[in-house]
Amino acid sequence: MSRQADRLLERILAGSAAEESPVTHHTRMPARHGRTEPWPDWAPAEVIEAIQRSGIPHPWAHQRQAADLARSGRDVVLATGTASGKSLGYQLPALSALCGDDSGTDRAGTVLYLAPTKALAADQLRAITSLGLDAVRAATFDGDTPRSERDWVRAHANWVFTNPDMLHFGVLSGHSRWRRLLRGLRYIVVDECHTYRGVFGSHVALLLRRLRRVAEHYGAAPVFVLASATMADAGEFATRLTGDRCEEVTEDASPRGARTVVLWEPPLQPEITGENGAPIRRSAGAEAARVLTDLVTEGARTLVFVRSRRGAELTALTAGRALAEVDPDLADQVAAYRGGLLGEERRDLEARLMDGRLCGVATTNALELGVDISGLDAAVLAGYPGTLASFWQQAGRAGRAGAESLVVYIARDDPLDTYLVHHPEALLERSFESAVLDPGNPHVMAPHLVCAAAELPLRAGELERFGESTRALLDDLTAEGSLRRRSSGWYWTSLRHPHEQVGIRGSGGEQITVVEGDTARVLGTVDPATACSTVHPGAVYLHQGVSYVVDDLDLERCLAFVHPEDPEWNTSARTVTDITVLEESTREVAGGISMALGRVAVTEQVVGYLRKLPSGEVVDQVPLDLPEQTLETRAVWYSINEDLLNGRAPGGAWLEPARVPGALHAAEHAAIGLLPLFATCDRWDIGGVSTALHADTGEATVFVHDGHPGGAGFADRGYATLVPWLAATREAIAYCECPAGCPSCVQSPKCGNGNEPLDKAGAVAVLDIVLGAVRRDGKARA
Ligand SMILES: Nc1ncnc2c1ncn2[C@@H]1O[C@H](COP(=O)(O)OP(=O)(O)OP(=O)(O)O)[C@@H](O)[C@H]1O
Repeated sequence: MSRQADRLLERILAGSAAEESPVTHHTRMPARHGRTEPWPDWAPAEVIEAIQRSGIPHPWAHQRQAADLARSGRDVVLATGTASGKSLGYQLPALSALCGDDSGTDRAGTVLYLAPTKALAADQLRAITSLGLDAVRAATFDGDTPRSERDWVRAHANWVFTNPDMLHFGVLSGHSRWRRLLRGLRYIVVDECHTYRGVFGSHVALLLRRLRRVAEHYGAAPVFVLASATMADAGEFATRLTGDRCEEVTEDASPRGARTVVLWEPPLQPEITGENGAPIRRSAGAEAARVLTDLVTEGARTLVFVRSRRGAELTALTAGRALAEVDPDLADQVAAYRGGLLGEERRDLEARLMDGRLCGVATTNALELGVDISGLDAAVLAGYPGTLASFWQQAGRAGRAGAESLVVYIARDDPLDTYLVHHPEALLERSFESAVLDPGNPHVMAPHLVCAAAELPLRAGELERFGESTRALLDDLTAEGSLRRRSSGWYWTSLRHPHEQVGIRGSGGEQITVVEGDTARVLGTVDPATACSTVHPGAVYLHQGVSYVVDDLDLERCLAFVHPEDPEWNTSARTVTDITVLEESTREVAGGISMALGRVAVTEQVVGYLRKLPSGEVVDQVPLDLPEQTLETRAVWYSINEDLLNGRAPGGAWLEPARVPGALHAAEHAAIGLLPLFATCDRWDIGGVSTALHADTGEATVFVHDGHPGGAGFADRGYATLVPWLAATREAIAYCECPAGCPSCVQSPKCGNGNEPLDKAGAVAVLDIVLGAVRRDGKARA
């Protein structure tokens, strides 16, 4: 074993007996050579020289292709791997526009850059400023920009770096003050656009339509240049996001070193039991700290991704302590890197890791964007980050051209992680999931139409831009008095801007504001739909990785009061849930199974909460008295004919009636855990209900619904991929070695019912009959 990755792997496995090896799979991905192109003729010499001085001798082929498309006036998305130089794809045309490329327009060109985080926008600004081009007057415009600077930015900047929130609140709401920037707009850069998915993505999609509309009003015809982590159907996604056809560039021509990828399942801990006596695995964080210790001892520069800031700190601390026992000097070689660090601290940490003064860094998943770190020896992922795009974004931090690197993915105790470490093909060979968003959701669209009308009266001829249901929504908004209809269009009638009332990160309805009681500092907002289960009194609330405990939830005033506290437990709400079918949009029947998609009303009441230690051990259950909440959303469901369930029909499950509720409940939990494999959602974005006899279907039914009013496209995606989704669900349950259900298969951390009843074997039987019937009789599906 001569390769570095093999040596590192040998080291991290040294502590485990061969028959107990946590490694479920390992594979080597070969190196790739880079492909360059000459600089384009249209780019001014000073731009090329400045970029060359920054250390880029030639563009990679994909950078040139994206830049050419943008320069020719076509909207384009560049979706290539981590550190593949996506920035140059938009920098080249944008800088050229600012430095007077011969584009035929007489206006002074301007550029607007949008990033999902302030930190990323600041990093990009720094990169542009460091090129030292005189014609470029770049500035950030975000919540931190002092009032005194804002006027300068509006009056002089020709490249503005901002974020969707600021675009909504600070630019579009008073666009006439931005006239100069808007009328010159040549390019709108949407960086890390794969993060705009789900409800937030739908908001951003509508925001971009509003931006294009206002820019056109001032006579500009901006070109959109989007950068994305690798994803399926990037062009289609970008088209949905921007509302206009986008070309895609997806072939990555940057060089890459070889990588060994290892899938790792932590062992069960015989001495600890969790909810209902279930076995529990060693936590992914503890395992990651151990792996980090070994890798640092070997001198391998390593980045560890964990779930929370507390987790990052704990991992660094645990590894630091273990290293101190080996060699006191090594203890200082590890650190935690987390959100909330000042820009300078972050850059210092990045620099120390890159030049080897630091050897190991533990970071939160949230920081994967805009981290200027690549070419490390190893990346350790404690838990699946939710999407393949994020997985490779994180894994891609390891690997220098010409060197071997190691990626270790450690499964958390959860069905999706369990499935993935036992089905390497789903991780390593599957094409990327397409990002889901639904700008047509009326709950999301209505407030944007109001804002759009306030920005400029809406004309009948331009409604198509916003989508099919625009006209009907405008009629509703007019009827309720939000807008006024005149012959020339729809008007906002108040003198005040509606923008402040519209949150672009929530799912409609007034957000619950989370306030630190002692200081009155606002920490963040929570969706009203989920407030009772996330910020009920006694709940542990994490904000940017810092822990708070909720003192009071005032639903009338939409406020939750918290104080900083880091108890040793976390909390999960107990709920009673009911679901009603409001409208069935599609239905298919196959051999005793009905599969449907439609609108539902989910009524939920939080009746208490459970306090649990990080090991999974339950401390106690506390009762609560909170009102019922109803959520109108979309759901996918399947129902099973009674004869098929109890075995009378051929291919039946032979389930005794007493086992049916537990079997359906277990199948529902695992299905929720696995949907994120097919739709870019988190298991917290969706919910489920199962019942042995549902009043609307008249049969045993399992529902999986979106967690946001009106839906975000996840249930629709579940319906479209029902067979592979349920097949993966079945596999995740069947592969888990526990005897009767555990967090790795059918237990859910957010079960409102205390994970009871659950029947693991029954769930496999239910899924077998569903899949069997659909494969036999559902020709279109099988
Ligand atoms: N053509 C090139 N030749 C050599 N180095 C390059 C080239 N293009 C970009 N780089 C370097 O590659 C690194 C990564 O570039 P960049 O940050 O633009 O990548 P990215 O794809 O945006 O990364 P991320 O995946 O983090 O979003 C930078 O240090 C940059 O200077």
